[in-house]
Amino acid sequence: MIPTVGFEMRIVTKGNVTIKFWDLGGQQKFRTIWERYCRDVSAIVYVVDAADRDSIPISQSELYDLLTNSSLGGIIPLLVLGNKIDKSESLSKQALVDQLGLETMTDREVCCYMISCKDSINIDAVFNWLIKDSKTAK
Ligand SMILES: Nc1nc2c(ncn2[C@@H]2O[C@H](COP(=O)(O)OP(=O)(O)OP(=O)(O)O)[C@@H](O)[C@H]2O)c(=O)[nH]1
Ligand SMILES: [Mg+2]
Repeated sequence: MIPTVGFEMRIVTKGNVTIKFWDLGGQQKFRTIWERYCRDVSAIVYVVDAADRDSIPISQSELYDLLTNSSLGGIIPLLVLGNKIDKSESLSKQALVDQLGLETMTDREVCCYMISCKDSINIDAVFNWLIKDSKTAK
């Protein structure tokens, strides 16, 4: 897999629901565009490498900086995905929730799942979360 350069748009259809994803590059040089692509979305999905323990503090501060933009205040739900749980060194869900300070985010709906893209663990739960409000989504 190669790093996402800037962003990529993908449309995924599951059942009778079609989801438009803006996949944003995570490298530092692309973080300034996150805010622009998160405005007016139905949900923000924030994927962290749960096996890279040293990167969690920076993931926490970048998430905090993103969500404190006034354009993203309050309403947009947040789904945090702790990826790479196939790796033995990955954090527990509670440790990830604690280190990202998710329980202190009370102004919006926040959910966290631990997943493995490699082993397809919990991917259905992610889709079910994304489509749960689709009857009322914009
Ligand atoms: N073990 C394991 N490796 C994974 C998993 N998901 C992705 N990877 C690997 O992690 C590396 C990074 O994957 P990318 O998809 O490029 O990561 P990204 O977060 O999109 O990176 P940016 O596009 O730079 O934001 C690749 O080598 C993937 O094969 C997983 O669930 N388990
Ligand atoms: Mg990418």
